Amino acid sequence: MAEALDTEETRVFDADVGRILDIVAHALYSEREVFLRELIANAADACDKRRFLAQTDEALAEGAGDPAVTLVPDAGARTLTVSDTGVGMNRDELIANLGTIARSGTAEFAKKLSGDAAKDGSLIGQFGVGFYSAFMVADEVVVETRRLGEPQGWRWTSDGRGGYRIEPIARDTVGTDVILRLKEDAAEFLDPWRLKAVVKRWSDHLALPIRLDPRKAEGGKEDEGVETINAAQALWTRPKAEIEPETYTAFYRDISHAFDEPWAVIHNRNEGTIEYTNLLFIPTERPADLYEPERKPRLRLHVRRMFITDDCEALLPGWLRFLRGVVDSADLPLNVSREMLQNTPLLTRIRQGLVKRVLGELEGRAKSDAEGYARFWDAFGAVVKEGLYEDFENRDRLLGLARFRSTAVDGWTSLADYVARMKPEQKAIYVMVGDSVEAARVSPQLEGFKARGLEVLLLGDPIDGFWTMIAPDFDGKPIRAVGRVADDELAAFPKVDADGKAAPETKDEAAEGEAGIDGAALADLIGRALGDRVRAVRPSARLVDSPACLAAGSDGPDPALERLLARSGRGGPVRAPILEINPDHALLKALKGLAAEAGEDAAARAAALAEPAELLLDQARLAEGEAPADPAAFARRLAQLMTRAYRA
Ligand SMILES: Nc1ncnc2c1ncn2[C@@H]1O[C@H](COP(=O)(O)OP(=O)(O)OP(=O)(O)O)[C@@H](O)[C@H]1O
Repeated sequence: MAEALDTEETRVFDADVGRILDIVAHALYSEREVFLRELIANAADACDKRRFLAQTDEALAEGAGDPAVTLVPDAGARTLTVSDTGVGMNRDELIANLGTIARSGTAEFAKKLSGDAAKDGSLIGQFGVGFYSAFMVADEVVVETRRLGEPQGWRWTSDGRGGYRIEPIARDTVGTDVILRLKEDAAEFLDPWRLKAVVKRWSDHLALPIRLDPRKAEGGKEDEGVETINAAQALWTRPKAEIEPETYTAFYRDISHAFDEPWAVIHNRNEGTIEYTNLLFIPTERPADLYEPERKPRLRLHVRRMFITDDCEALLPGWLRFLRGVVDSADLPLNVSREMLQNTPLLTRIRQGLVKRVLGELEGRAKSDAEGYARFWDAFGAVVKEGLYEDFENRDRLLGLARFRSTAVDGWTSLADYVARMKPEQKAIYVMVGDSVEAARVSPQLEGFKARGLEVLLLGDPIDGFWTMIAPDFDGKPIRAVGRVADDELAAFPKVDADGKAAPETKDEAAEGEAGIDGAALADLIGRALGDRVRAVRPSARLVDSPACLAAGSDGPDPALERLLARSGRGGPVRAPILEINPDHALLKALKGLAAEAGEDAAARAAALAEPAELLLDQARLAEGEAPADPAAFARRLAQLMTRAYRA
């Protein structure tokens, strides 16, 4: 075996590699300059790996001081070489890395291809098939490499059609040369200007120097110097004015493994008591880990440009965890410990500074770019609202930034706009918390508000039950859940018709005490019939078209929150609900008659209401999107009722 290792050998690609090569070489033709981005990214990774190994093992420190990538176009040989001083590969690594697809399945990659070359180009990086993009421009790719700490060099050669050859070579230096024998129609990549433009576009954000050796290029001269063609400086340390938007985008995508454009870039150098630089990105699209239970922020912390960690919870509050980017401070020690990362006052101050910056940016954008802000709120509003619950210090600013659905307007509305639309005599901001905005919108609890022309904000995110429980004020007005609005507060507003004019009272005075039973007495009888399945039964001004609804008590969480807590296994058992009835509803009037027929005795009257009271409670639950307490019993009662109705 040992002998075979030193000799030339021809091997076939994994089946997956063959397919990828085919796709990459043909489908992505118009964006083929991305091959250079991919090869440079691999070279940069290899340099990082080498630096890391050299730090941890002194024996490997040889030559690690000069990490760089050099592009060598050779017009005579029609080759472009991408050469790096990285960690290199040995024979096994060549076979494993360049002969198989290690990471994700080809089938998935092929499925995601859209036919849009620009989009598909970004997929190449996403699926870890970067190296193979070299075959978009090359008939043959040769990789010459020597692994750090090993004496033997290796050459890997392939035309990208089925297999590759691998052989030992003598090589003085550690690192890798990827030599591309360019296709007929890819001569543009021999032109130094073209190479510079591609590097500027895709790789300018890399701190690693990317050099160009023009001596063998068309018209190149022997005495020409090798020049560095990227900024070769950590992006956040460069002046804002010099950075192109697409360089920011490339950096954002690189560090966050995302493929969208950042919606906002917040880049500042902060001087004063603590010195730090922040380069923060607000994504356009939700990152995949947004709703992970750890709610961990993912900012990268650097100390004087050295990467320290991307797992530092103290750097951002959980409700800003969708931010991506870098914070670099000169005031932390390089060997900063884990404990220190948890609770140094320095980090607390940086966090406060970052939060202020982000809030300021959001406030500015909410004013200047309402459409973009609405999209931002669609994506991240549910997370930002967590701050209403847990960030007391910034609650007022967050209430100003929050947007809501409403019974009065389409799209998002702010609290300030709500307040401007409030009725003169209205004292509170009314909100309805449901399991979703749509569930809230159709809740019977809103009927009395709609009938009085009172606007209600519709909340449907899980977090809404929590922060509304604190009932914060906005602009001096309490935010009040409709379930907690007292009957007389609501009844004080006159009913209005569709045009907002006072509507004639429709209350049927004669029916009020029908059969000698008024609303309160009926509520009492229904309460007796339901026993401990309800906390209370009471008549309500909240209802117009529906016979009954569930209501929140003046204490404890909203019913929607109670249900959420119960579903997630937190919180106590769900308390028995409060049932509110609409004594003016024809059904309730009929029940008064039914009770009266049972005689004068309250117990007999309650017994007569036993079945309809159960149905009333269950249909109130259903209207809130909840299941009846005993679905089988509900179905049975409903079937009996229907039988009677249809037989008659
Ligand atoms: N210049 C290089 N030096 C050392 N190793 C390399 C070099 N180029 C490629 N490799 C190795 O080959 C592997 C495969 O490279 P490829 O570009 O196909 O995917 P990737 O780099 O793993 O994924 P991605 O492109 O998403 O970063 C790399 O992970 C790396 O281990």
